[in-house]
Amino acid sequence: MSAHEKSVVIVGGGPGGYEAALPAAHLGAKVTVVEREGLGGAAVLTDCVPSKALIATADFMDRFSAAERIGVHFEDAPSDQGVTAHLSEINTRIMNLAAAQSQDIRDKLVTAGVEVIKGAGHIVGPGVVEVATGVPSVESGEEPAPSSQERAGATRELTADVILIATGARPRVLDSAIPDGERILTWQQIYALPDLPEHLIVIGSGVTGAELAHAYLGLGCRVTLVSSRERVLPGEDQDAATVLEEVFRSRGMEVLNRSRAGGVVRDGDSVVVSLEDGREVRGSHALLAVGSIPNTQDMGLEEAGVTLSDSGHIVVDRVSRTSVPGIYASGDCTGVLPLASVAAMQGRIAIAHALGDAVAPLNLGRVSSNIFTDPEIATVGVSQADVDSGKVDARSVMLPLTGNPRAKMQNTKHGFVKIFARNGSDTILGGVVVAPRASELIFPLTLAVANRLNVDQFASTFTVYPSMSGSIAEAARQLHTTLGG
Ligand SMILES: Cc1cc2nc3c(=O)[nH]c(=O)nc-3n(C[C@H](O)[C@H](O)[C@H](O)COP(=O)(O)OP(=O)(O)OC[C@H]3O[C@@H](n4cnc5c(N)ncnc54)[C@H](O)[C@@H]3O)c2cc1C
Ligand SMILES: NC(=O)c1ccc[n+]([C@@H]2O[C@H](COP(=O)([O-])OP(=O)(O)OC[C@H]3O[C@@H](n4cnc5c(N)ncnc54)[C@H](O)[C@@H]3O)[C@@H](O)[C@H]2O)c1
Repeated sequence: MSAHEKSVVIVGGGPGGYEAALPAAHLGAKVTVVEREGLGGAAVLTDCVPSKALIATADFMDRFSAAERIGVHFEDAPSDQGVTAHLSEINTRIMNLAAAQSQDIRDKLVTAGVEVIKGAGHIVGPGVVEVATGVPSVESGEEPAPSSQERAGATRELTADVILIATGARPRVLDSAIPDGERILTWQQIYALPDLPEHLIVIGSGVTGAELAHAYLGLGCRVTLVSSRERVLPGEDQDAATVLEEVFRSRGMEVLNRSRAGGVVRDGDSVVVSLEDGREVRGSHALLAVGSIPNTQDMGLEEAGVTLSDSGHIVVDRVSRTSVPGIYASGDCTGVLPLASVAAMQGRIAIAHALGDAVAPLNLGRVSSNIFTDPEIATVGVSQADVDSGKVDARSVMLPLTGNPRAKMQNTKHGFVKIFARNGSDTILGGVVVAPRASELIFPLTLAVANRLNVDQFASTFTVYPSMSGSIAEAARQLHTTLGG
């Protein structure tokens, strides 16, 4: 059967789903996307896009206070420059931006000939998806409400040669800290806040917690970060995490290390976070950032024979196949690496494999990612932990940015570049950039990793003077092996 004769049903319209629908339609398949909330998924509507827009606003505000450090003053302005965040205005802008992006995605899919059905998908068996079209939605405005025929209980059965599950994940909450949407919040509820919290307690110092703690601090909020581990960002490069924690503290954030939250309760207009060691932290709001749960329950997956891991994630191989032929899965519901870029790549790989197009299995060694704090932390390829544990035979050079002329001009005080090169071949295997706009600076290293460039090829490439990328080339130069060295 050629791709033209195949039908594809995708359950979930986030990056793991919609990014797969486009190549599937391009290859000529009949494609249907089933989405219960809104196209773009949590990535666009509540997680990635809104948080990055909030951080962009906070970074913008931060530039006003940074201005006086390079001799720029606002005449007659108070010492804090009088810059104030109007949170409801900021939130409205962010939600409009997310809704517009969701609409753009919908338009793109419809133009490509993809059918979009609003509803919740349930796997009846290989090749059959039942859609409950009368599902209530928490998201509004992006798609037409179900028609009178699509009232609660209405269903539609779809048959498909290929099913792709891309149902994402949702915030994990603690039994002892139930979000109320007012003062005890998940990261998906913060955009309904009318005013800036007086004192926000962020629980969890993974990427989500660190980014949102940074955002609210930048907006002018008092922030306490409750970190259960030795240091913030436990899963990241420890040199980078140390820099960020120092910056957080120097800007007035209270970071509580080795502090595990046991629960959160409301007390009038306050919240009280009790730590497992008996201490209490009182604030005006608490934000739970303690990880995610995959959306894989009660949708017929196990009954259809799809293997789930103990954590509830769908087990997939490197071409996104599940344990059932014809059923593929992509994105956060697989737990492979919860990034929008990886979700999209897994979805595209699934389609290429299912429809007989050329396919290269997923290679996590080439994934670049970024933590949108100030400084940003961008990484690609192997990590320091891989090298330290002996998993990878490599050496590294770490170069602080304090010596970089562009950094001095821009008053950049914190950050470094680090490159890992394989011993013997000198191939660049990975890197870390801690700098403003590290998300942009990581690209040359990503290109080097993807194309197996060695340190000499990298170092002999021209960089602009003065530029931050000059430090990346300099780090590569320092990794040059001298004759006999
Ligand atoms: C706060 C935060 C910030 C982030 N920032 C970034 C970032 O900057 N860069 C980055 O790369 N990643 C970021 N991520 C990670 C990124 O958001 C996820 O990796 C990405 O959303 C995964 O895409 P997905 O398609 O798997 O799932 P989602 O985006 O969660 O989409 C899944 C969709 O499936 C729908 N669905 C679920 N069940 C059903 C069903 N039964 N029937 C129909 N539809 C269903 C849901 O409604 C949802 O719309 C961030 C995550 C968080 C929490
Ligand atoms: N910029 C980005 O690309 C971006 C942004 C956000 C999330 N993400 C993706 O999502 C993934 C998950 O990140 P995350 O931060 O949402 O989850 P996470 O699971 O990585 O971090 C949650 C943290 O909360 C801590 N924790 C759990 N229970 C706690 C408690 N009771 N008290 C205090 N701390 C507690 C955990 O130890 C952990 O460090 C990331 O690894 C990344 O792949 C990416």
